[in-house]
Amino acid sequence: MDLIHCCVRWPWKNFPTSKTSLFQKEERLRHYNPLPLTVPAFSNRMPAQCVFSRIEGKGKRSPPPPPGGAPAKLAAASPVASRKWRSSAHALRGAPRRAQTPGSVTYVQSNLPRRPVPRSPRLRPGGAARAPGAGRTARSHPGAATCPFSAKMALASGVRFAPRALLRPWSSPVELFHHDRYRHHEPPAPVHYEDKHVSVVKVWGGTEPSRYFLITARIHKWPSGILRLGGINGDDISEAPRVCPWARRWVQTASAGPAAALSTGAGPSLPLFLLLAEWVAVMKLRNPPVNALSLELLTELVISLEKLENDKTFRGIILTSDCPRVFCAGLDLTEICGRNPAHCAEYWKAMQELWLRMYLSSLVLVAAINGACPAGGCIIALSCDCRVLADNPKYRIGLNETLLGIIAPFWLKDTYVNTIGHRASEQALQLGSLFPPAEALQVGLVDQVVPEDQVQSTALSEMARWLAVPDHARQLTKNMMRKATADRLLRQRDADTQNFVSFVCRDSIQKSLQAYLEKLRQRKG
Ligand SMILES: CCCCC/C=C\C/C=C\C/C=C/C(=O)SCCNC(=O)CCNC(=O)[C@H](O)C(C)(C)COP(=O)(O)OP(=O)(O)OC[C@H]1O[C@@H](n2cnc3c(N)ncnc32)[C@H](O)[C@@H]1OP(=O)(O)O
Repeated sequence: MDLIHCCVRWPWKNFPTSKTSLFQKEERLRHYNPLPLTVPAFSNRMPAQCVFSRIEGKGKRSPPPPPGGAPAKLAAASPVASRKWRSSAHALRGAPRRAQTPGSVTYVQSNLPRRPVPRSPRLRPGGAARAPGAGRTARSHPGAATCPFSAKMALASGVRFAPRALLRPWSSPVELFHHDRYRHHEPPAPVHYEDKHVSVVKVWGGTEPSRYFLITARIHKWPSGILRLGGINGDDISEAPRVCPWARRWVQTASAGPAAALSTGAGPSLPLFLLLAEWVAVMKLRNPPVNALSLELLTELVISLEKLENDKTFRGIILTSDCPRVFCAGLDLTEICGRNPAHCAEYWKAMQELWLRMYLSSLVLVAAINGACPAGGCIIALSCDCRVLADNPKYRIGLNETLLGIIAPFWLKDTYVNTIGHRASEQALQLGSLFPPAEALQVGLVDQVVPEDQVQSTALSEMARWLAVPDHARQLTKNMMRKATADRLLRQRDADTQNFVSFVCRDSIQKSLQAYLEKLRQRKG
Protein backbone atom coordinates (compact mmCIF):
# COMPACT_ATOMS: atom_id res chain seq x y z
CA MET A 1 0.00 0.00 0.00
CA ASP A 2 1.25 3.42 -0.84
CA LEU A 3 0.64 6.57 0.99
CA ILE A 4 1.52 9.55 -1.05
CA HIS A 5 1.76 12.87 0.63
CA CYS A 6 0.39 16.01 -0.42
CA CYS A 7 0.80 19.58 -0.33
CA VAL A 8 1.29 22.71 1.58
CA ARG A 9 -0.99 24.43 3.88
CA TRP A 10 -1.26 28.11 4.26
CA PRO A 11 -1.51 29.39 7.76
CA TRP A 12 -3.06 32.73 6.97
CA LYS A 13 -6.56 31.89 7.93
CA ASN A 14 -7.82 35.31 8.78
CA PHE A 15 -7.13 37.61 6.00
CA PRO A 16 -9.16 40.78 6.05
CA THR A 17 -12.14 40.23 3.88
CA SER A 18 -13.36 43.68 3.28
CA LYS A 19 -11.94 46.40 1.13
CA THR A 20 -12.46 48.73 4.03
CA SER A 21 -9.70 46.92 5.86
CA LEU A 22 -6.98 47.35 3.30
CA PHE A 23 -4.81 49.16 5.76
CA GLN A 24 -5.02 46.32 8.20
CA LYS A 25 -4.20 43.90 5.41
CA GLU A 26 -1.15 45.94 4.47
CA GLU A 27 0.01 45.89 8.04
CA ARG A 28 -0.33 42.18 8.36
CA LEU A 29 1.44 41.49 5.13
CA ARG A 30 4.32 43.67 6.11
CA HIS A 31 5.00 41.67 9.21
CA TYR A 32 4.22 38.27 8.01
CA ASN A 33 7.05 35.79 7.90
CA PRO A 34 6.59 33.35 5.07
CA LEU A 35 7.29 29.65 5.11
CA PRO A 36 9.56 28.91 2.18
CA LEU A 37 8.82 25.54 0.72
CA THR A 38 11.17 22.66 0.50
CA VAL A 39 10.54 19.54 -1.45
CA PRO A 40 10.07 16.19 0.19
CA ALA A 41 11.76 16.55 3.48
CA PHE A 42 11.49 13.03 4.71
CA SER A 43 10.24 9.67 3.80
CA ASN A 44 9.10 7.42 6.53
CA ARG A 45 9.08 3.76 5.75
CA MET A 46 6.16 2.04 7.31
CA PRO A 47 5.81 -1.68 7.76
CA ALA A 48 5.55 -3.88 4.71
CA GLN A 49 4.62 -2.12 1.48
CA CYS A 50 3.54 1.14 2.93
CA VAL A 51 5.43 4.25 1.90
CA PHE A 52 4.68 7.58 3.43
CA SER A 53 6.27 10.79 2.44
CA ARG A 54 5.39 14.42 2.46
CA ILE A 55 6.48 17.91 1.81
CA GLU A 56 7.27 20.06 4.77
CA GLY A 57 7.32 23.77 5.12
CA LYS A 58 10.58 25.29 6.12
CA GLY A 59 10.98 28.84 7.19
CA LYS A 60 11.30 31.50 9.76
CA ARG A 61 9.67 31.52 13.08
CA SER A 62 6.79 33.83 13.75
CA PRO A 63 7.66 37.13 15.35
CA PRO A 64 8.04 37.05 19.09
CA PRO A 65 4.98 37.87 21.15
CA PRO A 66 4.45 41.52 21.92
CA PRO A 67 4.94 42.68 25.45
CA GLY A 68 2.02 41.60 27.53
CA GLY A 69 1.09 38.94 24.95
CA ALA A 70 -1.75 36.46 25.02
CA PRO A 71 -3.08 35.88 28.49
CA ALA A 72 -1.80 32.82 30.24
CA LYS A 73 -5.34 31.48 30.42
CA LEU A 74 -5.58 31.51 26.67
CA ALA A 75 -2.16 30.01 26.20
CA ALA A 76 -3.02 27.18 28.53
CA ALA A 77 -6.36 26.53 26.91
CA SER A 78 -5.20 26.57 23.33
CA PRO A 79 -1.56 26.96 22.32
CA VAL A 80 -2.57 27.24 18.68
CA ALA A 81 -5.06 30.00 19.31
CA SER A 82 -2.58 31.68 21.56
CA ARG A 83 0.09 31.57 18.88
CA LYS A 84 -2.32 33.00 16.32
CA TRP A 85 -3.27 35.69 18.74
CA ARG A 86 0.33 36.59 19.39
CA SER A 87 1.33 36.88 15.77
CA SER A 88 -1.75 38.79 14.71
CA ALA A 89 -1.61 41.15 17.64
CA HIS A 90 2.04 41.69 16.94
CA ALA A 91 1.37 42.50 13.33
CA LEU A 92 -1.41 44.88 14.21
CA ARG A 93 0.81 46.76 16.59
CA GLY A 94 3.28 47.31 13.79
CA ALA A 95 6.22 45.84 15.65
CA PRO A 96 9.41 45.71 13.60
CA ARG A 97 10.10 42.51 11.76
CA ARG A 98 12.72 40.32 13.30
CA ALA A 99 15.92 39.93 11.35
CA GLN A 100 15.90 36.67 9.47
CA THR A 101 18.89 34.55 10.23
CA PRO A 102 20.43 32.16 7.76
CA GLY A 103 19.84 28.52 8.53
CA SER A 104 16.34 29.25 9.61
CA VAL A 105 14.28 26.99 11.78
CA THR A 106 12.69 24.04 10.08
CA TYR A 107 8.99 23.91 10.60
CA VAL A 108 8.55 20.52 12.11
CA GLN A 109 5.20 18.98 12.68
CA SER A 110 4.35 20.91 15.76
CA ASN A 111 4.98 24.22 14.08
CA LEU A 112 2.87 23.54 11.07
CA PRO A 113 -0.52 25.14 11.09
CA ARG A 114 -3.13 22.90 12.55
CA ARG A 115 -6.63 22.13 11.65
CA PRO A 116 -9.03 24.41 13.45
CA VAL A 117 -9.59 22.86 16.81
CA PRO A 118 -13.24 21.96 17.29
CA ARG A 119 -14.29 23.99 20.21
CA SER A 120 -17.52 25.19 21.55
CA PRO A 121 -17.65 28.96 21.29
CA ARG A 122 -18.95 29.11 24.82
CA LEU A 123 -15.90 27.27 26.09
CA ARG A 124 -13.54 29.42 24.14
CA PRO A 125 -11.03 31.23 26.26
CA GLY A 126 -12.37 34.65 26.79
CA GLY A 127 -9.33 36.49 27.99
CA ALA A 128 -7.99 37.65 24.66
CA ALA A 129 -7.31 41.32 24.69
CA ARG A 130 -8.45 43.55 21.89
CA ALA A 131 -5.70 44.79 19.69
CA PRO A 132 -5.14 48.48 19.85
CA GLY A 133 -6.86 50.17 17.00
CA ALA A 134 -9.10 47.26 16.21
CA GLY A 135 -12.62 48.24 15.33
CA ARG A 136 -15.72 46.21 16.02
CA THR A 137 -14.83 42.58 16.21
CA ALA A 138 -16.78 39.95 14.37
CA ARG A 139 -17.70 38.59 17.73
CA SER A 140 -19.49 41.73 18.61
CA HIS A 141 -21.90 41.06 15.82
CA PRO A 142 -25.08 39.53 17.18
CA GLY A 143 -24.73 35.78 17.23
CA ALA A 144 -21.27 35.83 15.69
CA ALA A 145 -19.83 33.71 18.46
CA THR A 146 -22.24 30.88 18.00
CA CYS A 147 -22.26 29.94 14.37
CA PRO A 148 -20.29 30.42 11.20
CA PHE A 149 -23.26 31.92 9.46
CA SER A 150 -23.27 34.75 11.91
CA ALA A 151 -19.65 35.31 11.20
CA LYS A 152 -20.68 35.41 7.59
CA MET A 153 -23.12 38.17 8.39
CA ALA A 154 -20.37 39.99 10.19
CA LEU A 155 -18.26 39.78 7.08
CA ALA A 156 -21.05 41.02 4.92
CA SER A 157 -21.43 44.07 7.11
CA GLY A 158 -17.76 44.93 6.69
CA VAL A 159 -16.66 44.08 10.20
CA ARG A 160 -12.95 44.03 10.62
CA PHE A 161 -11.29 41.04 12.14
CA ALA A 162 -9.62 41.72 15.40
CA PRO A 163 -7.46 39.16 17.21
CA ARG A 164 -10.35 37.91 19.22
CA ALA A 165 -12.13 36.94 16.06
CA LEU A 166 -9.05 35.06 14.97
CA LEU A 167 -9.67 32.56 17.73
CA ARG A 168 -12.78 31.37 16.05
CA PRO A 169 -12.11 28.17 14.17
CA TRP A 170 -14.41 29.14 11.32
CA SER A 171 -12.99 32.55 10.75
CA SER A 172 -11.23 31.59 7.55
CA PRO A 173 -12.68 33.77 4.84
CA VAL A 174 -12.22 30.98 2.36
CA GLU A 175 -14.54 28.75 4.21
CA LEU A 176 -16.93 31.51 4.87
CA PHE A 177 -17.26 32.83 1.44
CA HIS A 178 -17.49 29.39 0.04
CA HIS A 179 -20.60 28.81 2.08
CA ASP A 180 -21.90 32.25 1.90
CA ARG A 181 -21.55 33.45 -1.58
CA TYR A 182 -20.15 30.97 -3.92
CA ARG A 183 -22.02 27.84 -3.45
CA HIS A 184 -24.80 29.05 -5.64
CA HIS A 185 -22.88 31.54 -7.68
CA GLU A 186 -20.64 29.62 -9.93
CA PRO A 187 -19.25 31.36 -12.97
CA PRO A 188 -21.56 31.33 -15.95
CA ALA A 189 -19.08 29.40 -18.04
CA PRO A 190 -16.56 26.92 -16.68
CA VAL A 191 -13.05 28.25 -16.52
CA HIS A 192 -10.31 25.98 -17.74
CA TYR A 193 -6.72 26.73 -17.18
CA GLU A 194 -3.73 24.49 -17.33
CA ASP A 195 -0.04 24.94 -17.74
CA LYS A 196 3.04 23.07 -16.69
CA HIS A 197 2.71 24.16 -13.08
CA VAL A 198 -0.96 24.18 -12.25
CA SER A 199 -4.30 23.17 -13.58
CA VAL A 200 -7.48 24.62 -12.29
CA VAL A 201 -9.80 22.04 -10.86
CA LYS A 202 -12.63 24.37 -10.09
CA VAL A 203 -13.40 28.02 -9.84
CA TRP A 204 -15.91 28.97 -7.25
CA GLY A 205 -17.45 32.31 -7.22
CA GLY A 206 -19.22 35.00 -9.07
CA THR A 207 -17.89 37.40 -11.58
CA GLU A 208 -19.57 40.49 -10.23
CA PRO A 209 -17.30 43.32 -9.12
CA SER A 210 -16.44 43.43 -5.44
CA ARG A 211 -17.07 39.79 -4.95
CA TYR A 212 -14.68 37.15 -3.80
CA PHE A 213 -13.69 34.17 -5.78
CA LEU A 214 -11.88 30.98 -4.98
CA ILE A 215 -9.87 28.80 -7.26
CA THR A 216 -9.09 25.22 -6.48
CA ALA A 217 -6.01 24.36 -8.45
CA ARG A 218 -3.90 21.29 -8.73
CA ILE A 219 -0.16 21.66 -8.53
CA HIS A 220 1.55 19.29 -10.90
CA LYS A 221 4.75 19.21 -8.98
CA TRP A 222 2.88 17.81 -6.02
CA PRO A 223 0.64 15.16 -7.55
CA SER A 224 -2.00 15.27 -4.90
CA GLY A 225 -1.61 18.87 -3.90
CA ILE A 226 -4.58 21.13 -3.78
CA LEU A 227 -4.04 24.81 -3.80
CA ARG A 228 -6.80 27.19 -2.99
CA LEU A 229 -6.42 30.70 -4.18
CA GLY A 230 -8.82 33.37 -3.19
CA GLY A 231 -9.23 36.82 -4.52
CA ILE A 232 -11.42 39.83 -4.60
CA ASN A 233 -12.17 41.55 -7.83
CA GLY A 234 -10.30 44.76 -8.27
CA ASP A 235 -7.51 44.23 -5.74
CA ASP A 236 -3.92 44.68 -6.69
CA ILE A 237 -2.62 41.43 -8.04
CA SER A 238 0.96 42.36 -7.25
CA GLU A 239 0.42 41.63 -3.59
CA ALA A 240 -0.10 37.93 -4.18
CA PRO A 241 3.62 37.12 -4.10
CA ARG A 242 3.93 39.03 -0.87
CA VAL A 243 1.21 37.00 0.69
CA CYS A 244 2.92 33.79 -0.15
CA PRO A 245 6.43 34.26 -1.45
CA TRP A 246 7.36 30.61 -1.40
CA ALA A 247 4.58 29.77 -3.78
CA ARG A 248 5.25 32.77 -5.97
CA ARG A 249 5.81 30.79 -9.11
CA TRP A 250 2.55 28.98 -8.86
CA VAL A 251 0.59 31.91 -7.66
CA GLN A 252 1.81 34.02 -10.53
CA THR A 253 1.17 31.31 -13.03
CA ALA A 254 -2.22 30.59 -11.65
CA SER A 255 -3.13 34.22 -11.40
CA ALA A 256 -2.38 34.83 -15.03
CA GLY A 257 -4.71 32.07 -16.12
CA PRO A 258 -7.92 31.84 -14.21
CA ALA A 259 -7.79 35.48 -13.28
CA ALA A 260 -7.56 36.47 -16.88
CA ALA A 261 -10.26 34.02 -17.77
CA LEU A 262 -12.54 35.31 -15.07
CA SER A 263 -11.81 38.86 -15.99
CA THR A 264 -13.91 38.53 -19.11
CA GLY A 265 -16.88 39.07 -16.90
CA ALA A 266 -15.31 41.01 -14.09
CA GLY A 267 -12.79 43.57 -15.13
CA PRO A 268 -9.17 43.70 -16.16
CA SER A 269 -7.59 41.38 -13.65
CA LEU A 270 -8.50 39.49 -10.56
CA PRO A 271 -5.93 39.42 -7.83
CA LEU A 272 -5.12 36.58 -5.56
CA PHE A 273 -4.80 37.79 -2.06
CA LEU A 274 -5.16 34.63 -0.16
CA LEU A 275 -3.76 31.23 -0.55
CA LEU A 276 -4.85 28.24 1.38
CA ALA A 277 -3.86 24.71 0.66
CA GLU A 278 -4.73 21.55 2.44
CA TRP A 279 -2.86 18.43 3.26
CA VAL A 280 -4.39 15.49 1.53
CA ALA A 281 -2.95 12.00 1.62
CA VAL A 282 -3.38 9.58 -1.24
CA MET A 283 -3.44 6.03 -0.01
CA LYS A 284 -2.92 3.41 -2.67
CA LEU A 285 -3.86 -0.17 -1.96
CA ARG A 286 -1.17 -2.44 -3.25
CA ASN A 287 -1.59 -6.11 -2.55
CA PRO A 288 -1.34 -7.79 -5.94
CA PRO A 289 -2.94 -9.30 -7.82
CA VAL A 290 -6.37 -8.17 -6.60
CA ASN A 291 -5.87 -6.20 -3.37
CA ALA A 292 -7.54 -8.90 -1.33
CA LEU A 293 -7.82 -7.74 2.27
CA SER A 294 -5.18 -9.90 3.87
CA LEU A 295 -4.56 -9.58 7.58
CA GLU A 296 -1.37 -7.72 6.80
CA LEU A 297 -3.12 -5.24 4.53
CA LEU A 298 -5.90 -4.68 7.06
CA THR A 299 -3.34 -4.04 9.79
CA GLU A 300 -1.43 -1.63 7.63
CA LEU A 301 -4.53 0.25 6.69
CA VAL A 302 -5.48 0.63 10.33
CA ILE A 303 -1.98 1.81 11.25
CA SER A 304 -1.85 4.28 8.38
CA LEU A 305 -5.27 5.68 9.17
CA GLU A 306 -4.34 6.12 12.78
CA LYS A 307 -1.14 7.81 11.82
CA LEU A 308 -2.89 10.24 9.51
CA GLU A 309 -5.63 10.90 12.04
CA ASN A 310 -3.08 11.77 14.66
CA ASP A 311 -1.13 13.95 12.31
CA LYS A 312 -3.26 17.02 12.59
CA THR A 313 -1.89 18.53 9.41
CA PHE A 314 -3.90 16.09 7.31
CA ARG A 315 -7.51 16.76 6.56
CA GLY A 316 -8.34 14.18 3.95
CA ILE A 317 -7.39 10.89 2.36
CA ILE A 318 -8.01 9.73 -1.16
CA LEU A 319 -8.15 5.97 -1.20
CA THR A 320 -7.40 4.27 -4.47
CA SER A 321 -5.85 1.14 -5.93
CA ASP A 322 -2.44 0.53 -7.32
CA CYS A 323 -3.51 -2.78 -8.89
CA PRO A 324 -4.78 -2.56 -12.44
CA ARG A 325 -8.49 -3.22 -12.93
CA VAL A 326 -9.22 -4.04 -9.29
CA PHE A 327 -9.95 -1.61 -6.49
CA CYS A 328 -10.24 -4.34 -3.88
CA ALA A 329 -11.45 -7.95 -4.18
CA GLY A 330 -12.79 -8.02 -0.64
CA LEU A 331 -11.87 -10.42 2.13
CA ASP A 332 -8.83 -12.48 1.39
CA LEU A 333 -10.54 -15.84 1.25
CA THR A 334 -7.27 -17.60 1.98
CA GLU A 335 -7.38 -15.97 5.43
CA ILE A 336 -10.61 -17.72 6.35
CA CYS A 337 -10.40 -20.89 4.30
CA GLY A 338 -8.72 -23.81 6.02
CA ARG A 339 -7.61 -21.66 8.98
CA ASN A 340 -8.11 -22.29 12.66
CA PRO A 341 -10.75 -20.38 14.66
CA ALA A 342 -8.17 -18.23 16.44
CA HIS A 343 -6.83 -16.95 13.14
CA CYS A 344 -10.33 -16.32 11.80
CA ALA A 345 -11.15 -14.36 14.97
CA GLU A 346 -8.01 -12.26 14.69
CA TYR A 347 -8.78 -11.61 11.06
CA TRP A 348 -12.37 -10.57 11.70
CA LYS A 349 -11.35 -8.25 14.52
CA ALA A 350 -8.98 -6.50 12.14
CA MET A 351 -11.82 -6.13 9.65
CA GLN A 352 -14.09 -4.63 12.31
CA GLU A 353 -11.34 -2.30 13.42
CA LEU A 354 -10.75 -1.02 9.92
CA TRP A 355 -14.44 -0.44 9.31
CA LEU A 356 -14.86 1.40 12.62
CA ARG A 357 -11.85 3.59 11.94
CA MET A 358 -12.87 4.44 8.44
CA TYR A 359 -16.55 4.89 9.15
CA LEU A 360 -15.92 7.29 12.00
CA SER A 361 -12.79 8.91 10.68
CA SER A 362 -12.52 12.61 11.36
CA LEU A 363 -10.73 12.99 8.04
CA VAL A 364 -12.52 13.32 4.74
CA LEU A 365 -12.24 9.99 2.96
CA VAL A 366 -12.78 9.89 -0.77
CA ALA A 367 -12.70 6.56 -2.59
CA ALA A 368 -11.29 6.82 -6.10
CA ILE A 369 -12.55 3.46 -7.32
CA ASN A 370 -10.45 2.53 -10.29
CA GLY A 371 -11.36 -1.14 -10.59
CA ALA A 372 -13.69 -3.93 -9.53
CA CYS A 373 -15.07 -3.42 -6.06
CA PRO A 374 -16.94 -6.49 -4.79
CA ALA A 375 -17.90 -7.43 -1.21
CA GLY A 376 -15.21 -6.32 1.25
CA GLY A 377 -13.95 -3.85 -1.37
CA CYS A 378 -17.38 -2.31 -1.35
CA ILE A 379 -17.25 -2.13 2.46
CA ILE A 380 -14.08 -0.06 2.21
CA ALA A 381 -15.68 2.23 -0.35
CA LEU A 382 -18.89 2.56 1.66
CA SER A 383 -16.95 3.63 4.73
CA CYS A 384 -15.67 6.65 2.82
CA ASP A 385 -17.52 9.92 2.62
CA CYS A 386 -17.62 10.02 -1.12
CA ARG A 387 -17.14 7.55 -3.96
CA VAL A 388 -15.96 8.22 -7.49
CA LEU A 389 -16.15 5.21 -9.81
CA ALA A 390 -14.41 4.73 -13.14
CA ASP A 391 -16.83 4.25 -15.98
CA ASN A 392 -15.94 0.75 -17.08
CA PRO A 393 -18.62 -1.95 -17.24
CA LYS A 394 -16.14 -4.44 -15.80
CA TYR A 395 -15.76 -2.40 -12.64
CA ARG A 396 -18.74 -3.62 -10.71
CA ILE A 397 -19.46 -2.75 -7.13
CA GLY A 398 -21.73 -4.27 -4.51
CA LEU A 399 -22.10 -6.83 -1.75
CA ASN A 400 -22.22 -10.21 -3.40
CA GLU A 401 -21.76 -12.31 -0.26
CA THR A 402 -24.90 -14.38 -0.71
CA LEU A 403 -23.53 -15.69 -4.00
CA LEU A 404 -20.65 -17.15 -2.04
CA GLY A 405 -23.02 -18.71 0.46
CA ILE A 406 -22.05 -16.26 3.18
CA ILE A 407 -24.02 -13.52 4.88
CA ALA A 408 -23.15 -9.88 5.28
CA PRO A 409 -22.83 -9.01 8.97
CA PHE A 410 -25.40 -6.63 10.44
CA TRP A 411 -23.06 -3.64 10.50
CA LEU A 412 -22.32 -4.09 6.85
CA LYS A 413 -26.02 -4.34 6.11
CA ASP A 414 -26.54 -1.14 8.14
CA THR A 415 -23.86 0.64 6.13
CA TYR A 416 -25.56 -0.44 2.94
CA VAL A 417 -28.96 0.72 4.14
CA ASN A 418 -27.49 4.05 5.26
CA THR A 419 -26.12 4.54 1.76
CA ILE A 420 -28.77 3.29 -0.64
CA GLY A 421 -31.87 2.91 1.52
CA HIS A 422 -33.77 -0.05 2.89
CA ARG A 423 -35.59 -1.43 -0.12
CA ALA A 424 -32.64 -1.19 -2.50
CA SER A 425 -30.42 -2.87 0.13
CA GLU A 426 -32.93 -5.61 0.76
CA GLN A 427 -32.98 -6.44 -2.91
CA ALA A 428 -29.28 -6.02 -3.60
CA LEU A 429 -28.13 -7.94 -0.53
CA GLN A 430 -30.38 -10.93 -1.13
CA LEU A 431 -29.53 -11.10 -4.82
CA GLY A 432 -25.85 -10.46 -4.19
CA SER A 433 -26.01 -7.75 -6.86
CA LEU A 434 -22.84 -6.33 -8.31
CA PHE A 435 -23.72 -3.06 -10.01
CA PRO A 436 -22.06 -1.76 -13.16
CA PRO A 437 -21.18 1.95 -12.96
CA ALA A 438 -24.35 3.45 -14.39
CA GLU A 439 -26.56 1.37 -12.10
CA ALA A 440 -24.33 2.01 -9.11
CA LEU A 441 -24.77 5.71 -9.72
CA GLN A 442 -28.49 5.36 -10.15
CA VAL A 443 -28.96 3.41 -6.93
CA GLY A 444 -26.73 5.84 -5.03
CA LEU A 445 -23.92 3.46 -4.30
CA VAL A 446 -21.42 5.89 -5.82
CA ASP A 447 -21.52 9.65 -6.12
CA GLN A 448 -19.86 10.11 -9.46
CA VAL A 449 -19.07 7.97 -12.47
CA VAL A 450 -16.37 9.45 -14.67
CA PRO A 451 -14.06 8.27 -17.45
CA GLU A 452 -11.25 6.16 -16.10
CA ASP A 453 -8.56 8.76 -16.67
CA GLN A 454 -10.50 11.31 -14.66
CA VAL A 455 -11.06 9.29 -11.50
CA GLN A 456 -8.16 10.79 -9.58
CA SER A 457 -8.77 14.36 -10.62
CA THR A 458 -12.46 14.05 -9.85
CA ALA A 459 -11.64 12.57 -6.47
CA LEU A 460 -9.38 15.53 -5.90
CA SER A 461 -12.04 18.06 -6.76
CA GLU A 462 -14.54 16.18 -4.60
CA MET A 463 -12.00 16.39 -1.81
CA ALA A 464 -11.72 20.13 -2.33
CA ARG A 465 -15.49 20.40 -2.05
CA TRP A 466 -15.52 18.49 1.24
CA LEU A 467 -12.54 20.37 2.60
CA ALA A 468 -14.23 23.65 1.93
CA VAL A 469 -16.47 22.90 4.89
CA PRO A 470 -15.15 23.80 8.35
CA ASP A 471 -13.73 20.64 9.87
CA HIS A 472 -15.48 20.77 13.19
CA ALA A 473 -18.93 21.21 11.67
CA ARG A 474 -18.37 18.46 9.15
CA GLN A 475 -16.91 16.09 11.72
CA LEU A 476 -19.72 16.58 14.20
CA THR A 477 -22.28 16.09 11.47
CA LYS A 478 -20.56 12.93 10.27
CA ASN A 479 -20.52 11.64 13.79
CA MET A 480 -24.16 12.45 14.24
CA MET A 481 -25.03 10.52 11.08
CA ARG A 482 -22.84 7.49 11.67
CA LYS A 483 -22.34 7.00 15.37
CA ALA A 484 -25.45 4.94 16.04
CA THR A 485 -24.44 2.44 13.36
CA ALA A 486 -20.91 2.18 14.69
CA ASP A 487 -22.11 1.95 18.30
CA ARG A 488 -24.20 -1.04 17.40
CA LEU A 489 -21.10 -2.95 16.44
CA LEU A 490 -19.11 -1.60 19.37
CA ARG A 491 -21.74 -2.92 21.75
CA GLN A 492 -21.57 -6.43 20.36
CA ARG A 493 -18.16 -6.71 18.87
CA ASP A 494 -17.23 -9.93 20.63
CA ALA A 495 -20.51 -11.58 19.79
CA ASP A 496 -20.08 -10.55 16.16
CA THR A 497 -16.61 -12.11 16.13
CA GLN A 498 -17.98 -15.28 17.67
CA ASN A 499 -20.73 -15.43 15.05
CA PHE A 500 -18.26 -14.93 12.27
CA VAL A 501 -15.88 -17.59 13.52
CA SER A 502 -18.51 -20.19 14.17
CA PHE A 503 -20.11 -19.41 10.79
CA VAL A 504 -17.01 -19.55 8.60
CA CYS A 505 -15.57 -22.55 10.45
CA ARG A 506 -18.59 -24.66 9.63
CA ASP A 507 -17.74 -27.53 7.32
CA SER A 508 -20.37 -26.56 4.80
CA ILE A 509 -19.10 -22.96 4.61
CA GLN A 510 -15.50 -24.09 4.38
CA LYS A 511 -16.46 -26.33 1.49
CA SER A 512 -18.25 -23.58 -0.38
CA LEU A 513 -15.37 -21.13 0.19
CA GLN A 514 -12.97 -23.76 -1.06
CA ALA A 515 -15.08 -24.35 -4.15
CA TYR A 516 -15.35 -20.60 -4.79
CA LEU A 517 -11.59 -20.11 -4.54
CA GLU A 518 -11.06 -23.05 -6.84
CA LYS A 519 -13.46 -21.54 -9.33
CA LEU A 520 -11.59 -18.24 -9.24
CA ARG A 521 -8.29 -19.99 -9.85
CA GLN A 522 -9.66 -22.07 -12.69
CA ARG A 523 -11.32 -19.08 -14.28
CA LYS A 524 -7.90 -17.57 -14.60
CA GLY A 525 -6.58 -20.66 -16.34
C1 LIG B 1 -23.97 -14.27 10.90
C2 LIG B 1 -22.54 -14.44 10.83
C3 LIG B 1 -21.83 -13.44 9.97
C4 LIG B 1 -20.95 -14.18 9.03
C5 LIG B 1 -20.18 -13.25 8.18
C6 LIG B 1 -19.53 -14.02 7.13
C7 LIG B 1 -18.78 -13.51 6.22
C8 LIG B 1 -18.43 -12.09 6.08
C9 LIG B 1 -19.26 -11.46 5.12
C10 LIG B 1 -19.03 -10.37 4.46
C11 LIG B 1 -17.80 -9.61 4.42
C12 LIG B 1 -17.13 -9.64 3.14
C13 LIG B 1 -16.91 -10.78 2.46
C14 LIG B 1 -15.99 -10.81 1.30
O1 LIG B 1 -15.37 -9.87 0.91
S1 LIG B 1 -15.79 -12.31 0.57
C15 LIG B 1 -14.80 -12.03 -0.86
C16 LIG B 1 -15.65 -11.71 -2.01
N1 LIG B 1 -14.87 -11.39 -3.16
C17 LIG B 1 -15.18 -11.79 -4.36
O2 LIG B 1 -16.13 -12.46 -4.57
C18 LIG B 1 -14.26 -11.36 -5.46
C19 LIG B 1 -13.65 -12.53 -6.10
N2 LIG B 1 -12.72 -12.12 -7.14
C20 LIG B 1 -13.10 -11.73 -8.35
O3 LIG B 1 -14.24 -11.66 -8.69
C21 LIG B 1 -12.01 -11.38 -9.31
O4 LIG B 1 -10.81 -11.89 -8.82
C22 LIG B 1 -11.84 -9.89 -9.52
C23 LIG B 1 -11.69 -9.13 -8.23
C24 LIG B 1 -13.03 -9.34 -10.32
C25 LIG B 1 -10.56 -9.66 -10.37
O5 LIG B 1 -10.63 -10.41 -11.53
P1 LIG B 1 -9.28 -10.76 -12.33
O6 LIG B 1 -9.70 -11.49 -13.55
O7 LIG B 1 -8.48 -9.52 -12.52
O8 LIG B 1 -8.45 -11.66 -11.32
P2 LIG B 1 -8.63 -13.22 -11.10
O9 LIG B 1 -10.04 -13.55 -10.90
O10 LIG B 1 -7.92 -13.92 -12.18
O11 LIG B 1 -7.88 -13.43 -9.71
C26 LIG B 1 -6.47 -13.37 -9.63
C27 LIG B 1 -6.02 -14.16 -8.42
O12 LIG B 1 -6.57 -13.57 -7.25
C28 LIG B 1 -7.26 -14.58 -6.50
N3 LIG B 1 -8.38 -13.93 -5.81
C29 LIG B 1 -9.37 -13.22 -6.32
N4 LIG B 1 -10.19 -12.78 -5.38
C30 LIG B 1 -9.71 -13.26 -4.21
C31 LIG B 1 -10.14 -13.13 -2.86
N5 LIG B 1 -11.21 -12.43 -2.51
N6 LIG B 1 -9.39 -13.72 -1.93
C32 LIG B 1 -8.29 -14.41 -2.23
N7 LIG B 1 -7.84 -14.56 -3.51
C33 LIG B 1 -8.54 -13.99 -4.48
C34 LIG B 1 -7.72 -15.54 -7.56
O13 LIG B 1 -7.99 -16.76 -6.98
C35 LIG B 1 -6.52 -15.58 -8.44
O14 LIG B 1 -5.55 -16.36 -7.75
P3 LIG B 1 -4.43 -17.20 -8.52
O15 LIG B 1 -3.80 -18.01 -7.48
O16 LIG B 1 -5.13 -18.02 -9.54
O17 LIG B 1 -3.54 -16.16 -9.11
